[in-house]
Amino acid sequence: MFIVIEGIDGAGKSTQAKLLAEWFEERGYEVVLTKEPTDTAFGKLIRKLVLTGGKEGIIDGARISHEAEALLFAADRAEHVAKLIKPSIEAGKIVISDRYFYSSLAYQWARGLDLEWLIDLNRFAVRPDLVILLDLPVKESMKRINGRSIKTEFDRIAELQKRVRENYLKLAERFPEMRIVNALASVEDIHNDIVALVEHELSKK
Ligand SMILES: Nc1ncnc2c1ncn2[C@@H]1O[C@H](COP(=O)(O)OP(=O)(O)OP(=O)(O)O)[C@@H](O)[C@H]1O
Ligand SMILES: Cc1cn([C@H]2C[C@H](O)[C@@H](COP(=O)(O)O)O2)c(=O)[nH]c1=O
Repeated sequence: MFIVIEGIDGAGKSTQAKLLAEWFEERGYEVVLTKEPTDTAFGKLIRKLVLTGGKEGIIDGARISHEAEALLFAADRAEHVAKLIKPSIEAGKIVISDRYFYSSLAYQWARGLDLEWLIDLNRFAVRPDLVILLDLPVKESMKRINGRSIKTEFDRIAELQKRVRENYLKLAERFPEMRIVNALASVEDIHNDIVALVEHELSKK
């Protein structure tokens, strides 16, 4: 089974991915807990060229294009799918990924790229059985990640996150594997909501 956790920055994805992995392990399943961007060479390149704080997106003094960003995320994902996700699913393991191609659709669309182009670019990516969308108002996510961003970037980031949140909610109408979970609740209540969705999915297997 392949499960993805999605949501805006600070929505609680890594917290819930870890709890879900433990839930499966306690029940005897072999679990692969992974994330995007990955820790491979492509992931490191993304962190260096796209996600680096004050010098965000700079190569030789010029910001890289949003198309180049989308292609880097897709290249990282292609390696992720081929080397880890597909082999693990085929070996009967539970794969839990903190972010996947839905992040590219929500974020790179929010940066002005064409949604259909992004969907085509990511068509190689095997579809998960279940995508948990942790939905959280931006005000709350900003509180949770406040310490991480420098003050001058704060408003710009909040504006982007608002567009990303709206995009995720639109994507949930288009992709039937996406399920919305209220991420304003306590860590424990969110975990219980996710487990209910997972148990429903397991009952179909
Ligand atoms: N339900 C919750 N209520 C309050 N705080 C939470 C909740 N879930 C997570 N947090 C806290 O919010 C912060 C962000 O959580 P976490 O790292 O899990 O989010 P994330 O979605 O993985 O973030 P990012 O996308 O930026 O990596 C952490 O300090 C975490 O302890
Ligand atoms: C996979 C993916 C990620 N992003 C963005 C979303 C976040 O702002 C960062 C990753 O940060 P995290 O703390 O490691 O979650 O990257 C993106 O824009 N497009 C993508 O495909």
